[in-house]
Amino acid sequence: MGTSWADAVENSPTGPPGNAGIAALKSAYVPPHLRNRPPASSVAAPPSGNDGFANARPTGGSQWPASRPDYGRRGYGGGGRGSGGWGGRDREVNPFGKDDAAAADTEPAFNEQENTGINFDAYEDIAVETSGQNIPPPVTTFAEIDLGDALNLNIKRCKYVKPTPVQRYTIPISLAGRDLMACAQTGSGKTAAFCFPIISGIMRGHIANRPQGTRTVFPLALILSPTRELSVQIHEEARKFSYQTGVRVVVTYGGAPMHQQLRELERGVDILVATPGRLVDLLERAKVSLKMIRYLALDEADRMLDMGFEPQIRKIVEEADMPRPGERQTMLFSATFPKEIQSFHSNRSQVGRVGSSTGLIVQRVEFVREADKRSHLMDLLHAQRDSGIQGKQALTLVFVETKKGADALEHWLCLNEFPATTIHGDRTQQEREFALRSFKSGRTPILVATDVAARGLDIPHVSHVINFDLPNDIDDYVHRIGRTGRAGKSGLATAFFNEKNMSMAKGLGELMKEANQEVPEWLTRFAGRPSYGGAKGRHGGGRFGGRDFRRDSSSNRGGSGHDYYGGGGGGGYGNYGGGMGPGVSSAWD
Ligand SMILES: Nc1ncnc2c1ncn2[C@@H]1O[C@H](COP(=O)(O)OP(=O)(O)OP(=O)(O)O)[C@@H](O)[C@H]1O
Repeated sequence: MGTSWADAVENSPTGPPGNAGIAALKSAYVPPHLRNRPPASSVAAPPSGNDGFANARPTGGSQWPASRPDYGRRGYGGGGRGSGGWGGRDREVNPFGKDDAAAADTEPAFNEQENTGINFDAYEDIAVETSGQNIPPPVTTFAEIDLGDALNLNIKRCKYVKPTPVQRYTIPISLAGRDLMACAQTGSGKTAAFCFPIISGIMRGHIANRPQGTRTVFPLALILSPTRELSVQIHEEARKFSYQTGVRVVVTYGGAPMHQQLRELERGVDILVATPGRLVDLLERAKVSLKMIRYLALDEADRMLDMGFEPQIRKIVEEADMPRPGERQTMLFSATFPKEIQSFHSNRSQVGRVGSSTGLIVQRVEFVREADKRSHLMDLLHAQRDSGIQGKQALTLVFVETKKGADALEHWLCLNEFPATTIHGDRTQQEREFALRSFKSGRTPILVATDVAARGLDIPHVSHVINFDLPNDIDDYVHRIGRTGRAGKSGLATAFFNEKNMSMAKGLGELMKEANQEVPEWLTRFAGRPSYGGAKGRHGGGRFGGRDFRRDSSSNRGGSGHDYYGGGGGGGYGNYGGGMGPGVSSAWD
């Protein structure tokens, strides 16, 4: 296992409080090129459990009066191979930990709780459009939605006061059994929006008995996400939402030992959260069957439908034994849906417009030459430190283009006494998880990352996202800056722009304008140059939100989309809704 600043801090008994801690740890710092060598001495045990974060998770049984209306009914009590639910031998770990005890004492009503950022109500202003026929109306409170007692209790435990817009619109649609494609801003609560209906549906559903006596497992719902860390996070969230509902959630992803994940699966699984590669592996080994899938959710759906994931998604959706569209519910969620996907689905549906990057993020773009980037970064970090933000453990996420670049920058930052760690594809999964944990805890308040950390990660207290290297795709920019300004909290995003990024000028300017940000005059000038007007990404440009391509008659309807899902069936899609009746084939499939 490699060691980095983060690892050293993680294993340090005292952590890095102040300069003394930093000085003490300096000798433990190992430059990136020396990592991944066999450790000279024993190091702390790796994180245990499927998600690698189990060490931090408190254990112990529930202190809640159990409210498990479904426990014991068919399909939940078995716990044996091939079945789901919590078995008699398993004790469900309380994912709320200590908070649960405190919450249990008070049992606050929805309106007395708080999990609202300072600008949570800003979401109320977002214009929401839905399309499709006979769409169930949105709700304004969780109490209006019949999610079931056990799930409602968990929503309270999560301290969610009221549903966010994406939840208000999509949950009733999903509960009505309809497929949907939902586009909503980063940090606006999409995870709960697809988890709640799935959990509730499984709790109440009349689901046929799953095959017994086989080592293959038969999950009822599948949630796919593009990165390991995001799958781990969705798993953690889903475990909270499904606590004491009888619904069992398991995660499986690459880079972690297969046998541990298999053991978890064999204990029973209702909802399987997975990255596509590992799932394909499990399907090929016949460890998992998708025959019983009733719900399929794709988080970061535009990324999942991207060329990079095409072979795996095709295998999972088309070539495995998953029920056909109409026999299962399909949900696509993301903050961005580029032109191609919109166009492909446009023949039978309309996607309404949704604000794209959130107004909660202050966006700044600065012209910085390549050679000046490090000193400019140093200025920003010093300013933060001086203004006391670092002292309060505010976190800074720095995006770079390459893995080598990430290591080099981390090395340089550490040499300059800025505790930093990295997350990128060349690090082992264990190192990635250590790094993320160290960052989240504030022990290493600077994380240098490639795009592997761009999507979905919900890290509280990230106050500043710095695009040290801008991406080439405006959608990627939207996701990257969305690591701050989440759940109603404000954030800051700074981008270093230079002549290498000219193709981004127009898209960036438009995006900033749309979000009422101050666009520097020089950026507008660059954007005006015909040769730099592109801002094209790998999808050929166009964000869901910035422009509704389905309403653009010139768009290439039904053109170059991903038609390997079976010909683009019909049904209404909405941004926060849309949808189609059960039995109608999904446009996505
Ligand atoms: N109804 C709610 N009330 C308060 N907080 C909420 C509510 N729903 C979700 N949250 C919180 O908002 C944060 C962001 O949610 P989530 O990670 O699901 O966002 P997202 O829309 O999936 O973002 P991204 O596009 O970056 O993936 C989480 O910390 C979550 O716990």
